[in-house]
Amino acid sequence: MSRAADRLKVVLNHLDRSHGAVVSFQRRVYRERPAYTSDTGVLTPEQRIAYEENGFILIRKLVSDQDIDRFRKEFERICKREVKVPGLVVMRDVTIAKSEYVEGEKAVTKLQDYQEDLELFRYCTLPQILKYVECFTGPNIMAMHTMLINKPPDTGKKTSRHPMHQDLHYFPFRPADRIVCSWTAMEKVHRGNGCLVVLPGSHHGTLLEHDYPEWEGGVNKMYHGVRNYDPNHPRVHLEMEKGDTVFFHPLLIHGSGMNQTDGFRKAISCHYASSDCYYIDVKGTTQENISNEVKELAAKKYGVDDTVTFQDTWALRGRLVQGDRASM
Ligand SMILES: CCCC(=O)SCCNC(=O)CCNC(=O)[C@H](O)C(C)(C)COP(=O)(O)OP(=O)(O)OC[C@H]1O[C@@H](n2cnc3c(N)ncnc32)[C@H](O)[C@@H]1OP(=O)(O)O
Ligand SMILES: Nc1ncnc2c1ncn2[C@@H]1O[C@H](COP(=O)(O)OP(=O)(O)OP(=O)(O)O)[C@@H](O)[C@H]1O
Ligand SMILES: O=C(O)CCC(=O)C(=O)O
Ligand SMILES: [Fe+2]
Ligand SMILES: [Mg+2]
Repeated sequence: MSRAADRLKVVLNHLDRSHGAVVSFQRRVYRERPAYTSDTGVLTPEQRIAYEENGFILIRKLVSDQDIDRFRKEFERICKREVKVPGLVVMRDVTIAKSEYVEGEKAVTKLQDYQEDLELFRYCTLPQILKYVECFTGPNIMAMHTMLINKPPDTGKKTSRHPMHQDLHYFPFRPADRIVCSWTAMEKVHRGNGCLVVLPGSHHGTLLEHDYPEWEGGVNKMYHGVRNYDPNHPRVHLEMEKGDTVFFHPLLIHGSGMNQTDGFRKAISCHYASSDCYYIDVKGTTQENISNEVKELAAKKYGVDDTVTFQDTWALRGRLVQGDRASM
């Protein structure tokens, strides 16, 4: 047998031994290293190994042009203020927000927390996405964090970049292996318009310290980056066509380069977690800085006091999309 086939056998053995325990991971998570995926007949053995090794997997043409066109239309309606969505955060690029007033979608860098917009939230419930998500989360699935990213042409200050980071920095729930991001290109994304850049295998590491990068031109609110990021780690630029979808682990270090075109590079994403996950207290951890920023913002936005915890802000936004809501 070839070395590759040997390795496949070893990994599959390991995965299958772990499989039965995936659903009840809470009891065993600290006793045994869980596998990153479970066998639901969706991922091929090669795909499971690729995710195990790289921390991401790209599925071509997973979302139809028709669906993406609907998301784009709804995005335009929101930017024109034809619909008002409760809880939605509309984020402008820092250089635009701090200079001239721009109207409509040209001002918007990102929509966050679109869970109350039925048209956009359809993305999070698409059966072909959930079919993959289940391989990572197991059958009880919560949509925890929703975004539509409209990366603007760079203004010359390089603020359209997203610094290299691990999404787990933002999340006060665990275990990390039962969380996955689904990110779908709404048009062709390439190096020129700032596609995702990932450090393959970085999900094997731990959660690193994050802070604002020291960028001369400024940094967008809450765009923390990994401190002491090693620029020599091999990087992969994920060039994708409209509808292509990447699933990635919340410890995978990733970011995106600046948009050097004059178009707005669009992507839609959702972070899913098993509803069997549990909240953690981030006090005294590297996540304390982001948790304080989020609480401050929530206090301003909703006029709530500090009895609303960082965990509460997540429990309020999370939506069950499959199975039963357990501990989330
Ligand atoms: C896995 C997850 C990974 C991530 O989520 S990373 C990205 C996380 N980003 C977020 O969570 C979104 C954060 N942004 C926001 O909440 C809002 O856009 C933000 C910053 C509160 C501004 O919203 P509004 O208050 O509605 O906007 P405004 O125009 O009235 O501005 C108020 C003050 O904020 C400033 N501002 C607006 N957009 C900014 C930006 N992108 N970066 C930095 N500062 C920004 C703006 O200049 C204004 O400041 P000032 O009061 O005039 O001093
Ligand atoms: N000084 C830095 N500190 C942390 N992250 C950075 C830094 N410079 C770039 N990055 C991040 O690295 C990734 C790629 O950056 P960049 O904008 O240089 O694009 P690129 O894909 O390398 O294209 P190019 O080859 O044109 O430079 C992005 O996530 C970006 O935010
Ligand atoms: O679309 C992008 O540029 C990446 C955004 C991202 O990684 C994030 O918001 O967590
Ligand atoms: Fe991210
Ligand atoms: Mg570069």
